[in-house]
Amino acid sequence: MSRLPNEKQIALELCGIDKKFGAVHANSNIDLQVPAGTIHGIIGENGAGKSTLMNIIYGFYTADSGEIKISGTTRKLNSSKEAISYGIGMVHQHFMLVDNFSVLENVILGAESGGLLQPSLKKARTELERLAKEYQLDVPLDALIEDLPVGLQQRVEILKALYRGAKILILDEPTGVLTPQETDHLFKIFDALREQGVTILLITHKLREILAATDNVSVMRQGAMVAHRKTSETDKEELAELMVGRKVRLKVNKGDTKTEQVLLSTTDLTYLDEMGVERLKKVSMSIKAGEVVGIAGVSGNGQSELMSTLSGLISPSSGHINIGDKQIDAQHPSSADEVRQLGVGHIPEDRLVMGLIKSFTAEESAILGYQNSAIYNGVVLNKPKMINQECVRLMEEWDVRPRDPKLRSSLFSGGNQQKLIIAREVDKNPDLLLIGQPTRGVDIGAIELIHKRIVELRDKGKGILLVSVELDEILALSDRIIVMFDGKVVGEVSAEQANEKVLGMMMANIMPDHLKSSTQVNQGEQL
Ligand SMILES: Nc1ncnc2c1ncn2[C@@H]1O[C@H](COP(=O)(O)OP(=O)(O)OP(=O)(O)O)[C@@H](O)[C@H]1O
Repeated sequence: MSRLPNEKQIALELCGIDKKFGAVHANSNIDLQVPAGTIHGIIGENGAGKSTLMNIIYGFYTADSGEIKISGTTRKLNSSKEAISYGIGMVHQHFMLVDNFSVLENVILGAESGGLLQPSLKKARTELERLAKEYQLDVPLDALIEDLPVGLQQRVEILKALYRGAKILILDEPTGVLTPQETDHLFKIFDALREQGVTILLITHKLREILAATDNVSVMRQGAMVAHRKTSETDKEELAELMVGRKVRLKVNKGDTKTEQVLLSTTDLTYLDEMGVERLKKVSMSIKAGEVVGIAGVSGNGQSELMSTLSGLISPSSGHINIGDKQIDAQHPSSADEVRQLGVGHIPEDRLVMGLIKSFTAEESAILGYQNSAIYNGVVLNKPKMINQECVRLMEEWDVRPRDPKLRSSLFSGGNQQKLIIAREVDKNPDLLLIGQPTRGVDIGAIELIHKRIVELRDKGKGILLVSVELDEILALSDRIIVMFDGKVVGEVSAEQANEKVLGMMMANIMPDHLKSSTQVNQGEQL
């Protein structure tokens, strides 16, 4: 990793930053120094206060007390506009782009006094071409945002910040939505930015990424800054322990649960979207009692549509699904509610859209999907006090913080929202659980808990379908792994046959030689 001559210069300094939201002390007397031209990781448990701190640096929240110095000068940041004027840029977890505008229009929107008029567009095009070349940020400038994959949309956000003169760039969980290839490219962009003296603040739960990409790392716990390390002088185990305050077990032990009882199967399941594009192509698969079936694949290869058809959110176009004695097909569709009543739980991939309702309180979100049943896990749903007590119990068992059933769902940190959804679904003790990206944005201590609970369900004889972009997670939990590519099942391997390399090849639709005879291949597909 190259060091710049100006490394000792401090780009950003925080002194005694403090912020409370009611009773929650989100940031408590935070001190931090970030040398210019370095990549600085910020890690911490869910709810530790990382996003709050970044939002204070970006002028989105105002600290109750404390001081922010940029390149040695104390600055008051009362708005994002002011932060931008001092060279701070931020790429949020959820992009802030106008879908039906071009890349060029998005970049200059709000930055040029000439608005979207020709002279502004021309000037911006020249500048963006220069930035794209300098930082490996190639994006088709005239393409509409809605036509670009997430990886390229993220590059537009970075270009937008650089175009506004950012010298300190904050990225909040930037790799959560990226494919492994897109993540590799993002890290190359980071290197190019650092070479040019840009300072990067990187928030991520993935310790692997902290170790690969950063120069220094700071650890937050319960609102406080508890440790700073040079990345080259620490490791995964130490960082995990600093974050959680105890040793974390990163391996899961599974019991022996061999069984032949099929809980769910699909035959030639096909789904055409509203534009007539075939998103699922004759998918045939099954899930047995007592097994975790992992679905691996680069996102966008039909995994989401498979989960949505199995959970009753969309209907198959042809083929069928069997759950117990019930057959679901185009002529006999089932609603999500009916599928739930067959004993199927669903943890959706997109928690903010499908998992909870942002304006609902935590206790309302904790019964979502089950609100039409008179009784849920022994709780009479028309008794508000019991619903409240039930939510408190779930929060205790799953360590959802803060333990406030009356807090609006949107005000919990991302990881705590996720724990609330998983708690609701797992606690219902479903026969079959469909899980999409269970640990996206979730801290390492909570990952340990979620993995343990998934394996407990499996050991009790339940069936689990796990869709995850994290190969580590697929490998740690699955008994069998199905690989999807272009809407099809292109192969299946047992846990013993699988490793990262094998899955990586299969995900690119290349079958490793030694598996050609032993692997089930969909519809005689030649790989
Ligand atoms: N606008 C708000 N109103 C009330 N409480 C809030 C608000 N924003 C954040 N909080 C609370 O402040 C605490 C810190 O939240 P923050 O989002 O900063 O954590 P985080 O470390 O970024 O977590 P995660 O890794 O889960 O994203 C949490 O308890 C959260 O519920």
